[in-house]
Amino acid sequence: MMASTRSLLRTKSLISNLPRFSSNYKCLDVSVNNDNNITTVTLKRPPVNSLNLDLLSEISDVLTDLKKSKSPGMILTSSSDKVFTAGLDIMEMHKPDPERFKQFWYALQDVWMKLYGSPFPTAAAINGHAPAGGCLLAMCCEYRVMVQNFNIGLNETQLGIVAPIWFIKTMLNTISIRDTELALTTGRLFKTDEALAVGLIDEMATDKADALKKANAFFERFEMIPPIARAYTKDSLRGSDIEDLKKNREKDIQTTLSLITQPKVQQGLEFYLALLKNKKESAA
Ligand SMILES: CCCCCCCCCC/C=C/CC(=O)SCCNC(=O)CCNC(=O)[C@H](O)C(C)(C)COP(=O)(O)OP(=O)(O)OC[C@H]1O[C@@H](n2cnc3c(N)ncnc32)[C@H](O)[C@@H]1OP(=O)(O)O
Repeated sequence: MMASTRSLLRTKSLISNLPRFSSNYKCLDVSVNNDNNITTVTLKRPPVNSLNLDLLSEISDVLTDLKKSKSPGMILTSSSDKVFTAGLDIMEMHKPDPERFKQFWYALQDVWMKLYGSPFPTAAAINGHAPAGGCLLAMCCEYRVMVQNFNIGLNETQLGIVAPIWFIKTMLNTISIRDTELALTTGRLFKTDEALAVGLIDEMATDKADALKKANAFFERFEMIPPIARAYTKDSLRGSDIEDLKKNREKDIQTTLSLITQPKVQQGLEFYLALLKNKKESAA
């Protein structure tokens, strides 16, 4: 195809498919890059972007909008200069109200299914720590660029909890079975350079601007690839994991609720919360 025809087609698709975003997001900034029409979704829930029901619901909504508008791609990043996201909001799991917990877990499942299975390409510009649920969101994306000197990993066992099977499958889609087993059983958090060595991230960056530049460059790889061929291929690789959760969705919610409310698990969470608070006190 001639370059001029390509650019005409691109311009036409930009005009007809311009995504329309709600300006009502409280915990997200959503912006579209005029040069390539890639949407950057910035998590903005201080202090640590912990994923509570509100934030998860907004992420779910923005993913629906992007799919509807046939977006050419999305970058996920954070407004914080040291935390991408601290993972699930522990307060949603500590002494939970059962009905609220079910909604919370349902929203998390929604986000996972939409992000892991998105027809459009996705990249994470990881500009801070990404433990547990933060690592999950990053792994759902197809490409990860991470700023140096931060941590990423599924550290659930350190909290006395267990990463659900669909978290595990997401890691297995990213790094080897052997590395997944070692990482999960020990609750390992990888430093940026260690994450690169094991393939948990694809590129390192010096700072957020560099991470965004590298993440934007990832989408150039798809300029000559028909989106439908891309989307079918991604679905062939990831679709069965999503179908498994769809089939077991209710059971997954019930099992998680009954495990999380066990006294031993609650004690573990309390202990972990106290550690987080003490860290602050001993630093002061
Ligand atoms: C045996 C069977 C069990 C089965 C159980 C069922 C299965 C359930 C699966 C559940 C899966 C869960 C996945 C998760 O995501 S769990 C969350 C894991 N997250 C973490 O471990 C991260 C904890 N946070 C940190 O390590 C650090 O905060 C940070 C991200 C490195 C940032 O450090 P920084 O120094 O900048 O900030 P502070 O530590 O001072 O934190 C600022 C305040 O934010 C509060 N905080 C931190 N993380 C969370 C969180 N995840 N949820 C809620 N609140 C959080 C922290 O306490 C500070 O609060 P304060 O200002 O009030 O003191």
